[in-house]
Amino acid sequence: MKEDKMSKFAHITSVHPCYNEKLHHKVGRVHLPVAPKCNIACRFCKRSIGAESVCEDRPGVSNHIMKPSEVENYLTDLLERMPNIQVAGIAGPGDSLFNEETFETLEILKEKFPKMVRCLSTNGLLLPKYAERLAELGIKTVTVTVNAVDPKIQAKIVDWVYFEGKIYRGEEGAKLLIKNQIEGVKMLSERDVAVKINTVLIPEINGEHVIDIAKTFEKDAFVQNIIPLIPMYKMDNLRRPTCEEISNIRDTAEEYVHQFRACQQCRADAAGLLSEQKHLSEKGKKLDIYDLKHFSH
Ligand SMILES: C[S@@+](CC[C@H](N)C(=O)[O-])C[C@H]1O[C@@H](n2cnc3c(N)ncnc32)[C@H](O)[C@@H]1O
Ligand code: SF4
Ligand code: SF4
Repeated sequence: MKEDKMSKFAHITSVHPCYNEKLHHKVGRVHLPVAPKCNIACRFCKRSIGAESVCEDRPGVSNHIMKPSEVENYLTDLLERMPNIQVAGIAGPGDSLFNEETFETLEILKEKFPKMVRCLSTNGLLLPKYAERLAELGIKTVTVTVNAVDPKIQAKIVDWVYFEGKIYRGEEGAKLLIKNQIEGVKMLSERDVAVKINTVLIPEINGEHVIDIAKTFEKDAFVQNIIPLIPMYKMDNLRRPTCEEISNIRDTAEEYVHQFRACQQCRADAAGLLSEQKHLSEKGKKLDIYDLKHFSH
């Protein structure tokens, strides 16, 4: 099964550095930080925007929120300086699908930069609503973060879920999130979109459960990316997994889903080769920061 998927998605592994570690020194990617709001509250996630974020190298961090109208000039300028960039993705800093700006940006990319591989990452809550639209927009790769498939465990990771005008807390919210993640990933897979499952390994909470996640997505995910918890925010008292723990869990999960082992846990405004560490703020680029009151938490 894994080998079948490898040949099915050869067009992705030949160009995307996050699906092929061998491309880290050759093909660059850029994250466009156009999506500030989030519709769920992960206990480990703290978004940081602006000057205070300059030295932080982790997901959820961006020097600016970019407007879709700024994307064309930004990318044109960036590609002149970094012609190796072939992948443009939206990784928040909030949830891509919860921000209309994501879709505006994908339209701009499709029209103005048609050769660029377009991708995004999401918690998956809105995937059943948008999977079809993403496929129509020519999205070939989507990352879905799934940290548990058991509502009891998920409820320890996510405080609340905002869906169709209502807030759901605890196991009720967790159940809804998991249901939509599973359904959404299946819909993407049926549309030949290569799905990467991101799983944050939190040893005390989902350490023994990560294999169940791999089993759940054996059929519909192309690859799984198990990443270590960066202890912070409401999980700053928990420990980061050891390299040995991560490696052992990846080896076991590999039985079910191919494992990506070289994630750099990039910022929402990262740009360049994965073997470099660069982001917007290093380019002296000035973009407008707009209304950060949109942030949910
Ligand atoms: C900031 S999110 C943005 C995209 C989308 N909202 C999502 O969750 O996939 C990007 C990735 O960073 C991960 N992340 C955020 N905070 C983290 C932390 N403290 N430790 C490890 N991973 C973290 C998320 O789980 C997700 O896989
Ligand atoms: S879904 Fe993504 S952006 Fe939202 S709280 Fe969780 S990690 Fe942060
Ligand atoms: S965060 Fe990981 S998967 Fe995303 S661009 Fe960086 S290396 Fe690739």
